[in-house]
Amino acid sequence: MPSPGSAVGSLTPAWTELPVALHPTTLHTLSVLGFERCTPVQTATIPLFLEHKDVVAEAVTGSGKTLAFVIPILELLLRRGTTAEAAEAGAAARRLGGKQPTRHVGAMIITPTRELAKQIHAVFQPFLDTLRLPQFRDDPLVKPLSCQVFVGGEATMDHNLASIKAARRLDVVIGTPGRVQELLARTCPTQLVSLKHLEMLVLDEGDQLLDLGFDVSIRAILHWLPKQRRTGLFSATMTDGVQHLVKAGLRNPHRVQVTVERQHVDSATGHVVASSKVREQRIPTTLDARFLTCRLDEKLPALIQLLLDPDAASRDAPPDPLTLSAATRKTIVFMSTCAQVEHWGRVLRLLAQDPAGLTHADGSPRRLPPLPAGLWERLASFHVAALHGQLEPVKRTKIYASFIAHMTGPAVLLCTDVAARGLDLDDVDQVIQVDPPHDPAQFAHRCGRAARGGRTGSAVVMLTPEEAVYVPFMKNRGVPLRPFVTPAWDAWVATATATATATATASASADLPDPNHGAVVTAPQRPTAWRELIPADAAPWDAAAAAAAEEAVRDALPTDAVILAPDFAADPDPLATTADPAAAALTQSAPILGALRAVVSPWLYAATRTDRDLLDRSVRALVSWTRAYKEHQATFIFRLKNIHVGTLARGFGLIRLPKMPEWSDAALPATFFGRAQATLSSTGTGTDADADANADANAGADTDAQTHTDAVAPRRHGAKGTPRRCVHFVDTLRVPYVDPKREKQRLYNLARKAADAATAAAAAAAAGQPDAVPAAGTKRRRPDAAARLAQTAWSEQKAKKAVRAAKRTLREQREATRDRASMEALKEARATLAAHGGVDAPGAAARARAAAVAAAAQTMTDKERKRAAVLEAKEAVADWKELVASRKRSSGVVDDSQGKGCSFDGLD
Ligand SMILES: Nc1ncnc2c1ncn2[C@@H]1O[C@H](COP(=O)(O)OP(=O)(O)OP(=O)(O)O)[C@@H](O)[C@H]1O
Repeated sequence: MPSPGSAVGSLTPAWTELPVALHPTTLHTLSVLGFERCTPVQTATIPLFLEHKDVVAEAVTGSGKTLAFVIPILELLLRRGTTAEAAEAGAAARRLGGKQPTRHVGAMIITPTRELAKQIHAVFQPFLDTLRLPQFRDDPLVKPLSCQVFVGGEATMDHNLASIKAARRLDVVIGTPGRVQELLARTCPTQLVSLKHLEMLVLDEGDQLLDLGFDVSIRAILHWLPKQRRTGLFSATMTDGVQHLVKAGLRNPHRVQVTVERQHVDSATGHVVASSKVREQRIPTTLDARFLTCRLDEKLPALIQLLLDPDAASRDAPPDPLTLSAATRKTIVFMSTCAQVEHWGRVLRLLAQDPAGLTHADGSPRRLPPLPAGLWERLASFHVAALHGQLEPVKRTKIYASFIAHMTGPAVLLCTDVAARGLDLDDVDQVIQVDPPHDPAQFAHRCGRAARGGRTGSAVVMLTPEEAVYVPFMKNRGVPLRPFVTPAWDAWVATATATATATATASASADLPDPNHGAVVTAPQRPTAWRELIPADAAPWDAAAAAAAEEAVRDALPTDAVILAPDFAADPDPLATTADPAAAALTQSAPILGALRAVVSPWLYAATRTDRDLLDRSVRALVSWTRAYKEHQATFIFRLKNIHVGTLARGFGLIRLPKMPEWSDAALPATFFGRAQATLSSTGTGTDADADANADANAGADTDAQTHTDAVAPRRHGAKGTPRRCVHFVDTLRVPYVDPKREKQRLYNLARKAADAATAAAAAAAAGQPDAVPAAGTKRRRPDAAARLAQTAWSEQKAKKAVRAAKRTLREQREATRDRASMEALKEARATLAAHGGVDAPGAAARARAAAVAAAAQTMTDKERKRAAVLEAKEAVADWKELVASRKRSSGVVDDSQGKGCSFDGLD
């Protein structure tokens, strides 16, 4: 195995050449692992720790920082003799007394994620196993050390306590800040765990520990630790904030910063011609880091291309992608948000399915525009795993393990930054960043999942032309990026798509969607089946037929449900129109993804429109992407106002932007529908005004928001006699689920709503108020607050929260209304009493008052008011009883009816 030392071009010492001697068990394990020499960061830090110094170490990803603290910890624990052993003897004595012995922790490692904690535990394991080998048994320093992981989510605290009690010792604690803090709070006061003899504390990925807001937990942990200890802070990037941690936990720390030396080799002679020290380089030199300029809707095609052809950057001739070997490659793909990871994961899995086997919920074939022949078979060989922080911990562990264990073919892990730090998977060759990270410091960490331990690897980040300034920006931060130039796949895509189309046409005679337009849209449950108005032989964009259809559905479709089928071919090329000269220069190296985009975009659109689940997820993904985009720290590069909304929506398979404040002023560019407009004008069915308006719309494609709104919202602006520009409708409310169970439930809900509306209408008609309830079918759907909130929320968790909040508000509103009604009744009752002169009032009035007050008290939901109303009601009942009794006494007449009902339920 190549040494990470060689990766950075330094001649590093062998383990035995270190200024401090390592224990034979450590040397034995290192030789078994095949690690012959130290890496630079190990060379620098191991002696410092063993000389009782605190260390802040900053070294590029994959440079062996883990062993740089694991080895000193083991050495210190083996050397710590007398004090801890004496403590153990004391503990054993207490055990004899029936009390649990105290475990003396010797070292503690805090990491930001569970996966990283478990990985560090795995690094310890071979060293701990060696301590149990018979050949070292006679060594007086050797003892069976124990190391345990404590992370939130998977095991409960009780499980953790049980596992501590089950083990005889606890020498090393590895964990995430929250769980370790809780653990210490539970075990230190009871003396189950003692930190008195702690030798070393390590904060791995120290800068992130601070960034993620763990600093409170870390300070709480520091509170339990002895001052006399060694502390190490490790990361590939140190931020200013870490200075606070340094102050809090480290004493006169030594700063270790590993420099990267670059060697320039003459390609002709193969000799090193120059050598320059690049102190700030944050990525290993064995990493081929590149940027790929593409539009937002080219990211999916670009991802497909990168997955199928990971070596594209180093090839000159256009390949046949299906003959390329992605064999057992592993790729990690980073995205901004959890919703995006979920969405792209589903899309990739759908792309990898046999199109002939896709069906709707009722079992009928689900036709999608044909993709290049052989593509799905190729993608089907990929294992797709989607990992993000909102998954259940157990599921998250399972998914991660499945990615690690997959050895039988290529695998791709779609993830958020949850997998950006520290994870060491030696067979990851490629990292793709679909979105650049919010925090530029995270960039190097993401890239660093490839090219680890001296191996080679590649990293590609996708940037829009407007974001191209990111390249010099990252260069200044020690991450040089080269352009990604790839041979075009156009010829291959054209041929392979033609083959696929021919096959699909031969196997399915009817209804094959136009690959440019997704599909002709149907609204099967409309009272007027507008689709029937379009002659079967009409071209998809037949203006006259479409105009008739529009007329028919004009009032039937709710505004929210109207969207237009896009013209995928006519979108302007933002690469050609970019105003930024720096970006324009960079576009010259942009890959030509046009052909693949031209088939993938319509496919994605059709797939989204035929699966409600995918539609919901893509809306959520777009919303979350937008919100995340605003949060970029480099705001001067990532500006929402620079986003080309047409390509954004298309990138998510949508042709309409979700309602959200960020896009309230935006509308899809008119040219998104360019071909439809051109058809309308050229067929002569529109008026001259139509043609002019269309020409205007096209001319002002990217600037005139009002024109855009006209184009996308025809119902609002397309009253009779005015130009109409839309030809096809999609009723998003009608998009079905593919899952039969969910579809059945959806249809049932629709039917129930329709039945309720019909019953209400019939009841209103019978009561002689036919206008009170709108007739079924014409009732405009009031947007349901909960559903709306759920749709616009940018993560599933937030969606659930929004729904809960909306329901709570609704309940509170209902209660408030009821309380108001009760108060009204109460007031009326008081007025009645006042009008009739209090207890002297006639019996009927007293009874009415008591009844009203009691009723009000019973329905009241506000506790305070209810208590007051109940008191008042009891008083009223007492008055009434008193009145009845006095009447009986004075008249001598026993009138039973007067006394009846002198009590009301619910007043006790
Ligand atoms: N001395 C060594 N010789 C050879 N390989 C090594 C050596 N030390 C570590 N490695 C290997 O290098 C790889 C990267 O190590 P490690 O995970 O510790 O990197 P890191 O610097 O912590 O990276 P990151 O910053 O991403 O957390 C591992 O696969 C490890 O086994």
